[in-house]
Amino acid sequence: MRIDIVSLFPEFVAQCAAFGVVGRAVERGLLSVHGFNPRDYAEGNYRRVDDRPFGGGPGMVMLIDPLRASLRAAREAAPGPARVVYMSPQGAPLTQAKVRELAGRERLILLCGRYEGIDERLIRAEVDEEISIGDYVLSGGELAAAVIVDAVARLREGVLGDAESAVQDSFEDGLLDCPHYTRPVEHDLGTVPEVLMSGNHAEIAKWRRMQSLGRTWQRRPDLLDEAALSKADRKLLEAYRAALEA
Ligand SMILES: CN1CCN(c2ccccc2CNc2ccc(C(N)=O)cn2)CC1
Repeated sequence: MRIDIVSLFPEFVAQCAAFGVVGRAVERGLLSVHGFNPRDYAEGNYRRVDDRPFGGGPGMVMLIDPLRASLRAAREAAPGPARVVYMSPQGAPLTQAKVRELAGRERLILLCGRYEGIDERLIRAEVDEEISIGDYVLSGGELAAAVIVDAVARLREGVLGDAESAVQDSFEDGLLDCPHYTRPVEHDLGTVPEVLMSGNHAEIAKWRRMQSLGRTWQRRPDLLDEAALSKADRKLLEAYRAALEA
C-alpha cells in the first residue's frame, strides 16, 4: 500500500510511520509513505501557498494551484488510482468500518489543510471524501492524517503478527475491549480475576465477551444495539448487570 501525504509539514506525518508496527511494516515493504509539500510547487519568488480570504475575515486560505500541483505530482509518482482524502472538521466521522474500507485500497492521498482551510474549488475538483477524526479543531490536518496512516496500516495483511492480532481489537466487533491483566497475580493494586487463571478457555472467552458487552453498555451505550445482540450476548449482558446489583 502506498500513502502520499500532501502537507506543508510532510516530515511530521512521515515520522508517524517510523515507529512500532507501522515502522516495521514500512521496513518490510508492506507500506510506503511519501510526502509532497505544496511549497515545492508554488510559483514566484515568495512561493506563496496561501492568501487572504475573499469576503474578509481572519486568517488565510490555502491556494488552489500549489495544492493541485502537489496532488498531480503524488498521483504521477506511482501507478494506479488513488483515493484522495481530505481531513477536516467538516468531514464524515472516522469509524473502524471506514478505516477497514480505506485499508482495502492500494493507494491513498491524504490532503492536510493548514491556515483556515483550503479553497473550496480545489476540494470539489480533487477530493474524493472528507473525513473528521472527531469534533475538535486542530492547527492542521497532519495529526488527523497520522491517525489514518496508523489505523489503516495495522489492518494490512502481514503487518500485525498473531500476538498483536487486530481481530480481537475493540471496535473490530463494534464493542469496547475487555480489561487486560498480566503478572503479578497478587499486587497491592489488587488481584487478577479468578477465571483468567483457570485455564478454561471457553470460560475465559465468555468472561471477556461479558466484560466487552458490559463495558460498552456502561460507557458507550450509543455503540450497543441491544436488538442486534445474539441470545447468548444478551444473557451475558444480563449476567453483567446482575453482578453489578449483587
Ligand atoms: C484554526 N484552523 C486550523 C485549520 N482547520 C482546518 C480547516 C479545514 C481543514 C483542515 C483544517 C486543519 N485542522 C483540522 C483538521 C482535521 C480535524 C478533524 N477533526 O479531523 C480538525 N482540525 C480549521 C481551524
